[in-house]
Amino acid sequence: MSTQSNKPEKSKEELEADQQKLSKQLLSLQDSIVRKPPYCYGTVPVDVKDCILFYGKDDDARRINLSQATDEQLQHLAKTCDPATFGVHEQDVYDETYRKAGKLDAEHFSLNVTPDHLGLLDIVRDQLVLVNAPQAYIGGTKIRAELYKLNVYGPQSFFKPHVDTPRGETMFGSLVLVFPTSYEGGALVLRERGCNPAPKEWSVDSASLLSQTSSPSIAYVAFFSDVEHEVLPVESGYRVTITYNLHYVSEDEPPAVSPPQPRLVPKHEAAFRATLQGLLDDPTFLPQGGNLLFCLWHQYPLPTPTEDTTLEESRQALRRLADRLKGSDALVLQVVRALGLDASLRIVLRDEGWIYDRTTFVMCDHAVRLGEPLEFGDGDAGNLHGYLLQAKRAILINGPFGPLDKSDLWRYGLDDEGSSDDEPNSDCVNGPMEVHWVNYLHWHEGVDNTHKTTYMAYGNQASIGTAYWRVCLLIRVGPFGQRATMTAGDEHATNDFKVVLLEVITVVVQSYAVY
Ligand SMILES: O=C(O)CCC(=O)C(=O)O
Ligand SMILES: [Fe+2]
Repeated sequence: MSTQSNKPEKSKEELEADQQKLSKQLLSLQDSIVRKPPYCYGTVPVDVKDCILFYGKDDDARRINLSQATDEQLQHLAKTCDPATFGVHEQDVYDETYRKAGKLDAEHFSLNVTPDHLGLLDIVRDQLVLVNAPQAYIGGTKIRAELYKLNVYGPQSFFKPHVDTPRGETMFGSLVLVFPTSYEGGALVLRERGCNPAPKEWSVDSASLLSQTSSPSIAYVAFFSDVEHEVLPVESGYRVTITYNLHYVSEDEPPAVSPPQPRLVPKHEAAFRATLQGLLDDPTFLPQGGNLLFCLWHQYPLPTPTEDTTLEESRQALRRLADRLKGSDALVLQVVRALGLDASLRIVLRDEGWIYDRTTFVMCDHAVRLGEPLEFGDGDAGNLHGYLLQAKRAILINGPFGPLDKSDLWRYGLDDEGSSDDEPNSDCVNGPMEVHWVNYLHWHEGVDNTHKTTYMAYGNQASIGTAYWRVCLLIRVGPFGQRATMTAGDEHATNDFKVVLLEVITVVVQSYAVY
């Protein structure tokens, strides 16, 4: 397959000028994305009876009204709790230097009210899920809150930075209710992970919020659960919280509450849409077309494949995620598809290249199991990217800081010698693919998908078959004048194994069918 063009070769200076211009254009696209804080908070007035909690681990349950609790009653509640553990690398551990608090599992307590009754699901939907989402989402997103745990933080108790372990593919957030007991300190601090330059930080001081209310109230904080957070030390008194996992309700699940009414939400897509449209109308922007690789802002739970998971099941899981993107990520997908561009989700993996002393990026259309111990095999497959390219149908791509060095291709078993006369077979052509990275700097070192970082992040529970992944959006842009790439009626079907890449040698490599 020939990709040679008859145009005169550009000089080195011209190529550099083109590259600089493209970098500026991609930066303008990235800067046009409006991002709202990944959390919402406030207080809701409640009836005194809404603060009644029943708890106990045997038949003698106790009753406590958390809006009028005495120190003695709170001490009893604290004593009934178990020491709170947290998850590291697929194991629950107890470590008081990381998390000092008491917890009760859901079967050991009962509260009179639920987040639905308090009107919190509507608030979370409006103020967290929809606030940054594209117009098309409005009226469409149903959510539910799953009771998780009760936490009691006595004096000097805290929970250091962690992300909440994803409990299933549909989980997108966490909701914390804070009861009106008397305490000081214990602010919940949320922090963007790995963002460049300085990560943003937000703090919710529920003790202060509750002290400003004139009638009994409960404070709430809801946040996207891939956002790092910590509970600062409680200085005095007892801070009592109940946590919930927030899930999207899938279409086939019966709604727990009546469907929410469509609401008016400000439109944030205008700036991004106008910038992207401007670039597509600009003949100097990717004149021959190309592939944009958009690093998504949030991280997403995907089922960890087991030995029994088929390749198709893993692909479907990543495809389904397109309907559950959060905030500005949803907006980007919505806008690029509305402009006729083919866009689909991909997992990019970085291999530190301890064999060849270089970093390699490969792209998959599904999540792969990277748990340890990892048997990569021998020979060419004796390293992570070799394993992914050969066994997982990954595609070799250039890294974020420049094109692939073509003289390097032999290292990956991909050079322009050999089988290039053969018709590419859609099953076994695996790159290299040239991509233009957008937003990579937000994925600072150590937070992209290496086998260490994906599984070793601190969670609030040991991982249970679902892990957070950094996910990319692969967007195909056609040449100037014919920008649209989306196949009519099939917005999910990007088959980039068949994409003929400009100025990139397409070769056939041997692919071993091991899933
Ligand atoms: O109690 C809180 O405010 C937060 C608790 C928390 O982050 C957790 O249980 O994962
Ligand atoms: Fe947490």
